[in-house]
Formats: sequence, structure tokens, C-alpha cells
Amino acid sequence: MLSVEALELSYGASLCLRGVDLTATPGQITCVLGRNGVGKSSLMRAIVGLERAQKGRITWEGRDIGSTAPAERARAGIGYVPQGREIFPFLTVQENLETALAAAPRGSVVPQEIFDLFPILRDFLRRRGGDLSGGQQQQLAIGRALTAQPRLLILDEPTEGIQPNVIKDIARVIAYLARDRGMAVVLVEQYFEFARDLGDTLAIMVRGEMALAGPTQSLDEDEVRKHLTV
Ligand SMILES: Nc1ncnc2c1ncn2[C@@H]1O[C@H](COP(=O)(O)OP(=O)(O)OP(=O)(O)O)[C@@H](O)[C@H]1O
Repeated sequence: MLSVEALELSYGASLCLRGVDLTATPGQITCVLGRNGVGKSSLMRAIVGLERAQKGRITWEGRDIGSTAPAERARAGIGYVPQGREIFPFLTVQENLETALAAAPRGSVVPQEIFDLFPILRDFLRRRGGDLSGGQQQQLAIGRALTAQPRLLILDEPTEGIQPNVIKDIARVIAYLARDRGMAVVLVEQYFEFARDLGDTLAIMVRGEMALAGPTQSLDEDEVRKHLTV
């Protein structure tokens, strides 16, 4: 289980996360929602170690990981699909996937299952990352994170700028990873409907704080939407 408690993060003098709590449980999808700039990506970056929180605790599988390096968190089973995908444009699909092997158990190869989940990656194995469409790059970014065989998968706005048919594929894969593979999933989303349909738990951020959180069915839809509309 992932547990984030009272996390505080500042950029210079500006306080971005103001005591944020979040949990993610194996087999469950936790969706983090909020308007632009409320601190969703900063929270994800703090969990994976790309930002250092000034206060609070991050524990994963019972271990305090708050001061460990990003590579160590990746080896501890935390996978990350960053906002904007961050595909290596001059590496092939195969090479992009292989970059994640450094975080995989010793002796691992790229799991074949990734190509069953995203057949397009098999077809385009030798194509350069930069030559893929946005939706294909997103599938590659998820495939790359899965190559490290994570037990927690963090996805930062995987549907941003993606066509509806690919969004459906991505939703199907995320649901499969949580329900059938028992992965803990944290999904950052802008779109309420996508989060509601997929999320077991919703956590809604407003200006660096968790305004509302709980099992999806227990939350009042109007109140959630109130925090998301500008
Ligand atoms: N590296 C940084 N240095 C300074 N300020 C930053 C940095 N990264 C983010 N911020 C600021 O912190 C706040 C939260 O940004 P963040 O990207 O975490 O929000 P977000 O909810 O993910 O937004 P979006 O939906 O637009 O991605 C914003 O005001 C942003 O400008």
C-alpha cells in the first residue's frame, strides 16, 4: 500500500502542496482530480522522488521512501507514466521499452504481455518513438512503465490530447492491471467521467489541498463537479 501523509512541497516561497494525504491499495484505482495548477503533477512527482517534499511522509509497502532517490523507488516497484509521456524520440519503440529494464528485477526482458495489451507496439517495434502518434506514444509510455514490473502504477493524465478510441484501450488496460493483476493504480485525470467510471476512490484537489476524498459511490457528484469547474 502507498500512504502519503501531510505532504508539504514548496517551489521557492510558493507553497504548492499544503498537507496532502493520499492512499493507494493493491487491486484498486485511485483517481486524483482537480483543475489546472492545483498541484496534481507535483504530488505525483513527489511520490516518485522527482520533487523533494519539505514535510510529511511517503510510505510504500510499509517502508518510508521519502528520502530515497527516484531510481530506488522505481526498483521498489513504483512505476510512473509522466504527463506529456516523455518518450525518447530518437530511440525505437524496443529501445524505449528497454530503458525501463534498469528498474526491473535482475535478468528481466521486456514482458511479452505488453504487446498483448498494446499490439501496436509489436507492429512498430523498430519505429522511432518520435514518429508515433500521440496515442501510440501514450501506449508506449505505459508499456515502458510496465516493463519494470511495478506493483504501483502512477499515471499523470494519460488521456490528455488522445483520441477517444485510444482512450478506451487505455481505460481497458488500466482496469485489467488493477482488477486482474492486483496492481495499485493512481490515476491523475482532468475528465470527471473517465475518473468516475474507472476509479474505486476519488481524491479531489483544490489549491494544494485534498478538498474531498472517498469511495466513488460515496461522493456527491454535484459537489465533486463544483470543485472541478472553473
Ligand atoms: N518546477 C516548478 N517550479 C515552480 N513552480 C512550479 C513548478 N512545477 C509546478 N509549479 C507550480 O506549482 C503549481 C502546481 O503545478 P502542478 O503542475 O503540480 O499542477 P497540476 O494540478 O498538475 O496542473 P496541470 O493539470 O496543469 O498539470 C502551479 O502553480 C505551477 O505553476
